[in-house]
Amino acid sequence: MRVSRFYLIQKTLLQYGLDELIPPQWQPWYARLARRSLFWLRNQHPDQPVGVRLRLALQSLGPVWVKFGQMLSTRRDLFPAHLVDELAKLQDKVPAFCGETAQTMIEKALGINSIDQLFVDFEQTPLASASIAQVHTAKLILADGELADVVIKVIRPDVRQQIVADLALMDTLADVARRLLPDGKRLRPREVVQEYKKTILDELDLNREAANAIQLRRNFADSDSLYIPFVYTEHSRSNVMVMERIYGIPVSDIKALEAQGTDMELLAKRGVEVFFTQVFRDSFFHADMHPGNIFVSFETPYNPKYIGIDCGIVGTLNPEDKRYLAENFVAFFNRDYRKVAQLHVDSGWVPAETKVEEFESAIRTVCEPIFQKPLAEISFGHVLLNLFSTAQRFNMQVQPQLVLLQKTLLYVEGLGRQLYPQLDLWKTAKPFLENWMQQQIGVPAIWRQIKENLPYWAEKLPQMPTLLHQYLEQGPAQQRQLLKQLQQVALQQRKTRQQIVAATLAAASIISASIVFSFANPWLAAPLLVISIVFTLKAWTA
Ligand SMILES: Nc1ncnc2c1ncn2[C@@H]1O[C@H](COP(=O)(O)OP(=O)(O)OP(=O)(O)O)[C@@H](O)[C@H]1O
Repeated sequence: MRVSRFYLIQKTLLQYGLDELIPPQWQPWYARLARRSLFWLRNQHPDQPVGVRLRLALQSLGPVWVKFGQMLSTRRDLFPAHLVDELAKLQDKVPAFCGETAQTMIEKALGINSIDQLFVDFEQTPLASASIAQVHTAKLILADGELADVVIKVIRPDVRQQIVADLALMDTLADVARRLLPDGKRLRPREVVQEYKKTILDELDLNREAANAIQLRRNFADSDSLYIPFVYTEHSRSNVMVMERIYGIPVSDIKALEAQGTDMELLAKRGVEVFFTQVFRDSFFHADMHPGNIFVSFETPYNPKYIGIDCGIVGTLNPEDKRYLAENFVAFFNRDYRKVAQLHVDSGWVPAETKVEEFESAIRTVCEPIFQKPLAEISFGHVLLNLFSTAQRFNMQVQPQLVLLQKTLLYVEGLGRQLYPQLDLWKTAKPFLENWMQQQIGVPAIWRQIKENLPYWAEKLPQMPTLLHQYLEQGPAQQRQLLKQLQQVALQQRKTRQQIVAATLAAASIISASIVFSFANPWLAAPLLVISIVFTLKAWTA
C-alpha cells in the first residue's frame, strides 16, 4: 500500500511538472537519473503556471494534502506570493460517507444498541461533510424527556490510518526537499510537516475539540458578542461529538445580514474586539476562524452576536509573548523601530547576539512603506507578517503560536473589512492594547504578580542546584548567557522581596491610619498616611 501510494504521489508530482521547483543545477546526478528513468511521466499541464499546478496536484492527492496546502498558504514568511495565493484557493470539498455507517459508528461509540435510545429524528443525510468529519442533525432526548436540537459530528471511518500513512510519506518527501531545494535549509520542510502533523492529528480527537469549545463558551458566558454552542460531553467521545444545533446566518452572506438590518459597523468592530479579548484577556483564541465556522445570530440584529463553531484548533499565548506582542504593536504604530528590534531580542524571538542596529534598519526598510497608507487601512496581520519575515533573516525561530495568531488576525481583518470596509482596525484595537498594558503596571498588577510569582519561585528554588551544575558544564558562551539569566533571576527575587515588604508596610500603615483617624485624633493619621504613600511608591518602583 505504502509503495503504491508513494508511486502515485511521485506520479502526480511529476505529471504536474513540480520537479521544476528544483532547478537542474541543484539536482544531484542520481536525482536527474531517477527523473529520466521515469520518462513516461511527463508534465501534462505545461501551459499552467507552477502555482496552479501545485494546487491542482495537491487537490488530486486528496484531503490530507489539501489541508497541508491550506496550512502552507498561511506561511507567507516562507514561500513566494504567487505560490501562496494559489494555495489559498484550496477547498476541501469531499463527498459524504454513508449515513448508515455514521449511525453505526455513533451507536458503537456511545455504547447503545440503537440510535433511538438517545436520539429522535436522526438524519442520515449529513448536514455537512468535510475531509475529516461529517455532521448529522438529530434531536437528543434529555433526562427530563424534553428534546434538544443537536448536531452530531462523526470522524470519517479509517481516516486516521490514511492520514498517518500519508504523513509518513510527507516526512520522506520533506527530507528530500530539504536536501534538494535551493532554499531547503531555510524552509525547514521537516519542521513544517511536524507542525502540520500535530494540527491534523489534534483535529482527529473530538474530545479535544469538545474541551476547547467548553473553555471558550465559559470565557464568553456573559458576552453580547460571541456565543459558543453547548457540548453534551456525556454523549461525546474521541470520534463522536454531540452539541447544540445553532441557527444563524453564515458571516460571509453579507446580503442576508444586510437584509435583516444588521448593524454592520458594530458587527465588524465586535469581530476585532472578540479576537483581541481572546488573545489579551484569555490567552486562548479560536484559531480556525474561516467564514464556514462563523455565523451571526438571527436575534437582535441591532446588537449583533457571533456564533462560533469548530473549536478544533485553538492558539494559546504565554504572558511574555502577550506582553511583547502588545508592546510590538504599540512600538510599531509609534514607528519606534529600535524598540521593535529590542523587543524581539529581549523576548528571545531572535538570538541574543543579534545586532540591534542592523535589525532595526531592516525592520524600518520593510515596515516604513506600510505607513504610506492611511492608518485606517493598515493591516495588523501584514504588519506581523513583515516583522516575522524580517526577523527570520535574523534567525528568528518559527514560533508556531505566533504564526497561528498572525493567520487568525488576517482572517479577522479580512472578515471585518468585508463586513464594514471603513473599519479602522487600529482605532478598534488600540484601547484593548492600552488597557491591557495599563493593567500590567500599577499596584494591583504588582500584587497580582507577587501572588502569581510565589508558587513559581517555590517551584524553581529547588532546581537551582541543577541549574548551577548545568552552568558549570556549559561552554563559556552559554555560561555567560546563563550567568546573565541567573543575575536576572536574583534581581527579580530581590525586587519581589522588596515589593512584598514595602507593600505589606504600606498596607499596615493605611490600616493604622484609618484606625487612628476613626478612633483618635484625625491629625495623628496624617504622618501614617504619608508613610503609607512612601511605601506604596517604594513597592511600585522596586
Ligand atoms: N452546532 C452546529 N449547529 C449547526 N450547524 C453546525 C454545527 N456545527 C457544525 N455545523 C455545520 O457543519 C459544518 C461543518 O462543521 P465543522 O466546521 O465543525 O466540521 P469540520 O469537519 O471541522 O469542517 P472544516 O474542517 O472544513 O471546518 C459547518 O460549516 C456547519 O454548516
